[in-house]
Amino acid sequence: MSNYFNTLTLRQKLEQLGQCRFMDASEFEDGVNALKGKKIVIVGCGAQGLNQGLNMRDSGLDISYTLRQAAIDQKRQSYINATSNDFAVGTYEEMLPTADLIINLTPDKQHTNVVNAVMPLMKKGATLSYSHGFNIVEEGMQIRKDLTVIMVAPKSPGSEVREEFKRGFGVPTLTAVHPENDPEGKGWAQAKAYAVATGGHTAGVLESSFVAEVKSDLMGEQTILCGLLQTGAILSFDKMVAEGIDAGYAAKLIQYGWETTTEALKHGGITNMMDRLSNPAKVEAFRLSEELKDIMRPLFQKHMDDIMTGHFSKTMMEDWENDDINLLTWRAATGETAFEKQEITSDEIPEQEYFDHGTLLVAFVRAGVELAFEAMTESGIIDASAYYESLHETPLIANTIARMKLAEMNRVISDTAEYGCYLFDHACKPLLTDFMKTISTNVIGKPFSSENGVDNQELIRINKIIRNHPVEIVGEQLRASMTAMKVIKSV
Ligand SMILES: NC(=O)C1=CN([C@@H]2O[C@H](COP(=O)(O)OP(=O)(O)OC[C@H]3O[C@@H](n4cnc5c(N)ncnc54)[C@H](OP(=O)(O)O)[C@@H]3O)[C@@H](O)[C@H]2O)C=CC1
Ligand SMILES: CC[C@](O)(C(C)=O)C(=O)O
Ligand SMILES: [Mg+2]
Ligand SMILES: [Mg+2]
Repeated sequence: MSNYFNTLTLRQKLEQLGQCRFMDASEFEDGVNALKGKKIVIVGCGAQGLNQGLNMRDSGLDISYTLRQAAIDQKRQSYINATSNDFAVGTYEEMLPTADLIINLTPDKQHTNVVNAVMPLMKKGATLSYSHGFNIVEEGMQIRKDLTVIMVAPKSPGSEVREEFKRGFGVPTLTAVHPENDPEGKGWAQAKAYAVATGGHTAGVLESSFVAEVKSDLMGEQTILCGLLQTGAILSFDKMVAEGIDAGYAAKLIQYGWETTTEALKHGGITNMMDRLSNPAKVEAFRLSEELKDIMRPLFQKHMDDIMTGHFSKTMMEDWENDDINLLTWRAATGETAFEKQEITSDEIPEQEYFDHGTLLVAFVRAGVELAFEAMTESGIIDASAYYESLHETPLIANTIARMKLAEMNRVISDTAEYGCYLFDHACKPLLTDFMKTISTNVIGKPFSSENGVDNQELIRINKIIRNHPVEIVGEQLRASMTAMKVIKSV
């Protein structure tokens, strides 16, 4: 097998990267009908498997699970997840031969093994689905020609796929049909019905390609979504403690600070998030974020380049072959950070205080969202897709940090995302050493105070720059169609 993307001509690469159509609500009028009465079997019952399955069953579809024999025999967590929610569970031999749609929700590392085991048991003309296209695009997996291959990729952690659905909303979802595997022309109808069943159509669905999903998903998760939130959390916490802020307060300010500040981002973009600061603090956050953008731009561009060339996937697959030594070492090191180990104060922090004492957090978010969006769109990824992978998903990841800090984020995201997160974090921290020396509690831990007033002309100029960034332009259009977005209350 060889990297599918690298076998394409430049023209084909650009065509698939640029494939992205925002689907109109009227296109979902058929609801889940294309999958109604079909036997749907999910392989794996982890972060995505369980939560997608729960939503699809609530939407009236026939969902059951297949797990590897050892998971059933040992009653592992995946078995408990499925059976405690009253789903039927069986072996591959019991469940697969009669299935119409098989959804592969095992970790990316396992896809080649799993698909090789599953494929011979699939009936002629069945459909195989993924929620991330790594196996097809980066590993070049070849699928039997009578099978339809689709992708329905929620732009969100599995936990939030369920939480948003329960709130009557959904998460933006990217759909695709593999051009090499659509023998009966039914792929798009099934992908649409599947997106409705998970609730994705209420937030926005893109008709896209496997290639565009993989390259944008890897970029988002490594940089702004997980990598930068991890780096920013650790550096900000360490700085506050070194400057004498109570450690329990500092830990709480970070743990819930990402969630509270990015909740403002979710509803009104960078403009609204920055507007939550006082004018003097906004001017300072803007200055800091411009500096951060200059320092981190080469790193964001390197991640995008390495993802495009296949260098990233090659090195991660080498780690797979090496018993995940880097992933496991980095995971253990994250668990040992002072931020992770610090108990948080039980004192309440009012919602506005997260902004007033978190100028630096806001600067990190603005810099990271804009840099990720810029790197993606410069590489041929369409703005709507880049928006979901940068701005829209950041609050959904921040929700996971609010639950149990970085350990929870790294548990809930895929192993692929976790690997990329650590890779970014380890490269980014040293880059920010000098920058962090210039930071004081004036921008993290305490309210911003300035001896100088605000220059009105400067404020007008800054507001214009923030509001006219392309991520804000596309964001305003996309948010206009998210009619059911719900507010999350801060702690
Ligand atoms: N995590 C997320 O939120 C997101 C994930 N995705 C994608 O969704 C897919 C699933 O990821 P995620 O939900 O994180 O996965 P998890 O690690 O949470 O779950 C994996 C499931 O697969 C099972 N499994 C693991 N190895 C094997 C194997 N060799 N054979 C059969 N079953 C196996 C596990 O059960 P057991 O070990 O008990 O057998 C478990 O039930 C990936 O493609 C990922 O990129 C997409 C969007 C977001
Ligand atoms: C952000 C990480 C992700 O891509 C996701 C939750 O969307 C993943 O792979 O987990
Ligand atoms: Mg993702
Ligand atoms: Mg991912």
